[in-house]
Amino acid sequence: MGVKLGILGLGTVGTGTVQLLQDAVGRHPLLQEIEIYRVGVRSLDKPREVQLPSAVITTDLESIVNDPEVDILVEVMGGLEPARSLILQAIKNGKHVVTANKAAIARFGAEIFTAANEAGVYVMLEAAVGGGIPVIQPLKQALSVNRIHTVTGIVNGTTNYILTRMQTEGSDFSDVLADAQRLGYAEADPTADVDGLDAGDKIAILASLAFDGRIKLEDVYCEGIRQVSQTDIAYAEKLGYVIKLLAIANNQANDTSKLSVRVHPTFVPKAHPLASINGVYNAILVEGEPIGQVMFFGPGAGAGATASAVTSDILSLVAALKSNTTAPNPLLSCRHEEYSQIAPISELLTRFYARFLTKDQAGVIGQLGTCFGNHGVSIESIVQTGFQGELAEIVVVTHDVREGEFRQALAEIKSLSAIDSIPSILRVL
Ligand SMILES: NC(=O)C1=CN([C@@H]2O[C@H](COP(=O)(O)OP(=O)(O)OC[C@H]3O[C@@H](n4cnc5c(N)ncnc54)[C@H](OP(=O)(O)O)[C@@H]3O)[C@@H](O)[C@H]2O)C=CC1
Ligand SMILES: N[C@@H](CC=O)C(=O)O
Ligand code: NA
Repeated sequence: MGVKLGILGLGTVGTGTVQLLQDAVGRHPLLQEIEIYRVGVRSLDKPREVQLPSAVITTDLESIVNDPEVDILVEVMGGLEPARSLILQAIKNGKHVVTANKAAIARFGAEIFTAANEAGVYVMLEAAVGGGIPVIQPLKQALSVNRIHTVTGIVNGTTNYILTRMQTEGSDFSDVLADAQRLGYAEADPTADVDGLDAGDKIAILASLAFDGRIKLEDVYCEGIRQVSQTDIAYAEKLGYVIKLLAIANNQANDTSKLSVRVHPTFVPKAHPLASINGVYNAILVEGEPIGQVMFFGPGAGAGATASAVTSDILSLVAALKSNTTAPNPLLSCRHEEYSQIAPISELLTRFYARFLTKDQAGVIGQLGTCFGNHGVSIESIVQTGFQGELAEIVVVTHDVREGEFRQALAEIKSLSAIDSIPSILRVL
């Protein structure tokens, strides 16, 4: 007897998944045992790129999660509600779940995984982080014997695509965003991509797996790429860096009982392995003991790549359903229940790049140095290379400093009469 799927959503990811399942020859033989039994959409009239019997497609999503014939629910509709309620209802009905929905998992993961453990079903989410890159399963299985201390990722395809084209072609932010939307990379509301929120959801999920504790999303610091300008891209290039939106989770340097979990555009040294990850590609660098460094690289968004991850999760569940055991597999289920302690961003120890526009007068660099010195901020380099109209442009790169102290120094600097503005402040890896 085949395994019956109920699929919620037939957009970019749903269509890619159906295409993959309908083209099973030459792939894993278990795929041929899967039946696309029901598919839920919003509109029946929309033209579709896949052919399915009309009786399979419905707008009644509740009827899918309540259908006793459905073995596995595949949630690829996105959004918070009704996705959350439908997932919970499917779990209550004893169905395993595959989801690509990082937004729902990052917010409702505790509720969803608790319900799944109680019901004895699995919730699989490989597609939720890094699109097609296998990273969830390695963290849950192959890497789980390591003590991980840092996860650093480029985990949003849309912003990496935008930054890459801004850097290589000097393109305009809004034109490139439109291309990312056309290519199916961006979220329904691309604000989630551009403002770092999608990457925030993803690093919360990665941190919970890597550090074995639940993460409250409100503790994740998120900054997006809106403020990244062509001027900063040019300075980064001159100084030997590229700008990447990084999602980072690590043990806090000065208090290892706490984690630092954050997303922000970052100056990445050109020699760093993440500096060469371009376009829609994602990469996740995991560092731990005893493995050292391991990096996962691949397409982070798009129909085919994400369908690969969704379908591999379906396959794992088909295999679990076919095994004759009812005992839960601890490598598939979620095992942590405690919340990790997250340090506020003010406690972060990092280097900074800051760009100042100042009056063109003698002694400004000295005044900046004095303010930084007053707050224990040590400067790695300070250069005045150009002008913006009448104003001199001064660029500072610091050594490692506690963010709170750096911000105090900036507050003092802002009060100097010679300072016009501080157009950019970016962290340096
Ligand atoms: N696109 C990507 O590259 C990736 C996406 N994801 C995640 O996958 C999920 C799906 O994304 P994507 O495929 O891009 O989204 P799309 O917007 O392309 O597709 C969403 C699908 O869900 C259906 N749908 C949405 N809301 C409802 C509703 N209330 N009732 C009925 N049907 C509904 C839509 O129906 P209709 O077609 O009728 O409008 C559509 O078929 C999201 O959680 C996203 O974050 C994860 C990794 C990569
Ligand atoms: N919008 C997301 C899609 C994949 O998760 C991205 O751009 O990475
Ligand atoms: Na993945």
